[in-house]
Amino acid sequence: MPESSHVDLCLIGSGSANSIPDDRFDDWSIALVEGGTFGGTCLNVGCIPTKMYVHPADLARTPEHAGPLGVDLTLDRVRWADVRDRVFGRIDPISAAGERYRAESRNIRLFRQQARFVGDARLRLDDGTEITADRFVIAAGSRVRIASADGLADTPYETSDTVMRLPELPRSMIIVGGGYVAAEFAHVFSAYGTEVTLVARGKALLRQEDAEISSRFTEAMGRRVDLRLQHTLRATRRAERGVEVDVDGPDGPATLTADVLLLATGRIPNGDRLDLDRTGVTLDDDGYVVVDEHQQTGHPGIFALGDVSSHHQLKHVANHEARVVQHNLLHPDAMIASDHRYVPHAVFSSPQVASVGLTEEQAFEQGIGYVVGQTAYASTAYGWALGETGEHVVKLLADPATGLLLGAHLIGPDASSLIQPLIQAMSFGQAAPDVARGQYWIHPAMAEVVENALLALPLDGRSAE
Ligand SMILES: Cc1cc2nc3c(=O)[nH]c(=O)nc-3n(C[C@H](O)[C@H](O)[C@H](O)COP(=O)(O)OP(=O)(O)OC[C@H]3O[C@@H](n4cnc5c(N)ncnc54)[C@H](O)[C@@H]3O)c2cc1C
Ligand SMILES: NC(=O)c1ccc[n+]([C@@H]2O[C@H](COP(=O)([O-])OP(=O)(O)OC[C@H]3O[C@@H](n4cnc5c(N)ncnc54)[C@H](O)[C@@H]3O)[C@@H](O)[C@H]2O)c1
Repeated sequence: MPESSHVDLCLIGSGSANSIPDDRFDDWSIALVEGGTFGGTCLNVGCIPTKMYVHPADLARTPEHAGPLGVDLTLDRVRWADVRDRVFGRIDPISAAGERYRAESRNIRLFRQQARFVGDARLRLDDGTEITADRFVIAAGSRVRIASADGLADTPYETSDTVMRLPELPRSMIIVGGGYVAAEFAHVFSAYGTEVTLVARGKALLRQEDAEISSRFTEAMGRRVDLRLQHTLRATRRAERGVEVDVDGPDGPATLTADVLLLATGRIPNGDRLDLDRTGVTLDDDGYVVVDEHQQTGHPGIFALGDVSSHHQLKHVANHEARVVQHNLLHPDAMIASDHRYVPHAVFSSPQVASVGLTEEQAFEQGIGYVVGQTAYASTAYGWALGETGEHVVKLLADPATGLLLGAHLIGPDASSLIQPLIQAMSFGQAAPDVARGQYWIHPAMAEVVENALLALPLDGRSAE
C-alpha cells in the first residue's frame, strides 16, 4: 500500500529550492521531491555548462582578434570530446554529491519522483505516495518549448538539454530561434568550427534588447553565421546524413540541410503539470504561478519561486526569490518582499550583451522623459589596446530631472561584468554624475567606458539630491 506522510515543509524541485534548508531548518521535517536530474536546470543543462562551453569558444576566436594587433596565431582544432568531458566531469559529480548529501540528511527525505497535487495541500507522487505539508514551496522550473513543424516528430533534433552531450562536434548545424539560447550556441558552435545556419522569425536577434543593441548584435552575428531572418520553420525530415529543414523567408521557400537541428525556441513554466487548481493555486495567462510580493501563492503557506512563477526565467532571480521564501518560512509574522525593480541579464555570446532597466523603446512608449549617453569601447584607452573599431558601446538612459539611471545597455567584451556598477547605481538610487565623479575609475581599465558613458549623459552635473 502506498505510504502517506505529513511534513512541516515540502519542496517541489531540487534546483533553487534546494538552497532553502540550512541549519535553521534542522528541526523541521522536510520532503524534497525531484523528478528529474538532481540540482535542476542551471547546474545540469543551463547557466553553468553553457558558460563552460562559451569560454573555450572565446579562446578559439583568439586568432581572429589577435591578427589585427600584429600577433599571428592559428587554431589547430577544438577537441570536442575533451571540452564536453571537462564540463560534465565537473558538473555531474556536483549533482551526484548534492543528491547524496540530501539523501543522507537526518531531517530531509528525498523523493525521486514526479509529483502532482491531488487535493488541498496534498501531493501525490508517481508511486502513489501522498505527502501533506504545513507549507509547500513550488520551485518546479520550466522546460524547453518545442516549435511546431510538419514532420518534426520523425526528425532527430536537439535542444539545450541534449546538445552539449553530442558524441562529436557536428560539421553543420541549423539553429532555430533568435533569443538567448540561440545566440549563445551560435557563438559556441561557430567558434568551434561548425557551420551554423541561424533561422529566426523576427527581423533581428535578441529582440527584447534595446533596438540599437539588438541591431548591433544581429549585424555582428550575421558576419559569423548564415543568418536567415524573417524565416519561419515549415517542415523537417530526416536526411541521409542529418536533417533537412524547409523554411519560408522573404525570398520564398528554401530547404536547408545540416548534420544537426537545434531548437532554441523558448521555455514553458512547469506549473501546468502540477494540477495546481486542486490546491487553489492559479496560473497567469502565460502559465506562470501567480505569487504576491512575498512569493506566496493564493493559498496561504504555499510559496513559489524561480522559473515556474517568474517571467524573468533567470537564475539570479530564482536565487533571490529562494532567499525571500527562506526568510518568510522562518519568519511568517515578518515576511519580506522580493525586489524585482532592477533585474539585469546578460547574453554570453560574442559580442556579449548585458542590460538592466528600461530600453529606449520602453521609455518612449511609457512616456518617460529620458536623455541618452553613449560611448564606444573604441573611444577609451583600453579599447585602443583591444583594437576596438566602434561596434561595441555602452548606452545609458537617465531621468533628465534627477540624473537617476533608467536603463543601461552594453554590447562588447566583458559586458556582463562591466554593467555591475550601473546595476548598483540603480539599486541604491545613485545619480549618474555622482557615480561618475564620486569614485575613482582605474586608468586605463575597460571600465572607463562606463565612466565616459555616464559623463556623456547631457545632465549638466545634476544629481539626485
Ligand atoms: C541553456 C540555458 C542557459 C541558461 N543560462 C543562464 C544564465 O547564464 N544566467 C541565468 O541567470 N539564467 C540562465 N538560464 C536560466 C536558469 O537556468 C533558470 O532560470 C534557473 O535554473 C531556474 O531555476 P528554478 O529553480 O526555477 O528551476 P530548475 O532549476 O529548473 O528546478 C526545477 C526542478 O523541478 C523539477 N520538477 C519539475 N516538475 C516537477 C514535478 N512535477 N515533480 C517533481 N519534480 C519536478 C525539475 O526536474 C527540476 O529539477 C539558462 C537556462 C538554459 C536552459
Ligand atoms: N544568459 C542567460 O541568462 C540565459 C541563457 C540561456 C537561456 N536563458 C533563459 O532561458 C530562457 C529560454 O531561452 P530561449 O533562447 O530558448 O528563449 P527566448 O525566449 O530568449 O527566445 C526564444 C526565441 O525563439 C523564437 N521562437 C519561439 N517560438 C518559435 C517558433 N515556433 N518558430 C520559430 N521561432 C520561435 C522566438 O521568436 C525567440 O527568438 C530565456 O528566456 C532565459 O530566461 C538565459
